[in-house]
Amino acid sequence: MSSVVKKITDWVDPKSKSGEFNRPQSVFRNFISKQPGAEFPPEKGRYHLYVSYACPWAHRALITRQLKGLEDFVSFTVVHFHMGEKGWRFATTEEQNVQEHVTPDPIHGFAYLRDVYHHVSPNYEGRYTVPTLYDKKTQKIVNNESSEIIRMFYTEFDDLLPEKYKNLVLYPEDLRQEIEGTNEWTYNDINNGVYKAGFATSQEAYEKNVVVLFTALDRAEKHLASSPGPFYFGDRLTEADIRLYTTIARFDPVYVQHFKCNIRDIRSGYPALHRWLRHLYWTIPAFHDTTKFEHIKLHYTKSHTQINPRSITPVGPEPPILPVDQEVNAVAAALSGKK
Ligand SMILES: N[C@@H](CCC(=O)N[C@@H](CS)C(=O)NCC(=O)O)C(=O)O
Repeated sequence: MSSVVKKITDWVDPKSKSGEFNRPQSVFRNFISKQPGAEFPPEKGRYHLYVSYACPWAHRALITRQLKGLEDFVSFTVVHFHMGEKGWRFATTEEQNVQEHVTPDPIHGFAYLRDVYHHVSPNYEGRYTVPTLYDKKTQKIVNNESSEIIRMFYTEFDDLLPEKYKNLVLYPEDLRQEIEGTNEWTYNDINNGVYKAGFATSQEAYEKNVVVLFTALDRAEKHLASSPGPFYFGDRLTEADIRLYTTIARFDPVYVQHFKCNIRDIRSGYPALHRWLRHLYWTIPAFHDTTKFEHIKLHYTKSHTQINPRSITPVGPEPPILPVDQEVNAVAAALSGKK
């Protein structure tokens, strides 16, 4: 790992020639497992998630936790929306009444998420990211990679869950190949694609990445427009929905203006994605309850001083997500013309 001291908030090294954002690999990669003798077995009340409501990767974990009914197995704490020079911090006792779960660190009473990482691993040199899955019993970090945390949640607690939750299969055998294929480009070009466009520090890097992003959005739109819905793969809610949703929900409120992802927006440029997004948000509590637009808008605009030095948060778009049966005026006019 590099020993060069870099500021946490310098997303791209100011000296970088290419201006390209490269996301580092997560470091803690253990698994909760129901296999006999596993180091981290499924157990009620044993695990804790540190998350941010702003973060799309942490959001995957919160959605999955609720979909699978893991509330009694995995508690969680939400960090303050603002990330400064020392990384994510916990809310103070004065701030904690603002929103449920936005509290001081209930386990150690630490001020920063980085303190949890150093408590577990004093020589840790990686990034202090959310989601962080923590084991209260052994005081270890189990995993800080969202794509793996959600997979553990899909299956490893199943023997302890009521039928309703056990029967929810988010990564079904017969769709695995299709889901993996979709994950590949959705991750590179959309989930991480918005960051690659937004954090770019050269015109070339920005333009290259924003075009790749919109080509992938066109592809997702085409897929959804020609599929029966309401989910990404028809009538089954799967990992593909969870992984795409957390980026699309943030798109109009933040990525369009803050990350300059403005070739089109979702509400006026992508009718099928827009329909799919709103169905998840308005009809499935695990999506609705975990989507906090205030955290989303405030975090990006007030923390990324490299791209928004005055930290001014734009007011729109209002509302951050439209009701299911309402369209922006231009779309409504176009649709009525078609009838
Ligand atoms: N690959 C990781 C990425 C997690 C991540 O980068 N989270 C961001 C918030 S959106 C974070 O905590 N960044 C803090 C930092 O890099 O210092 C995952 O999917 O869990």
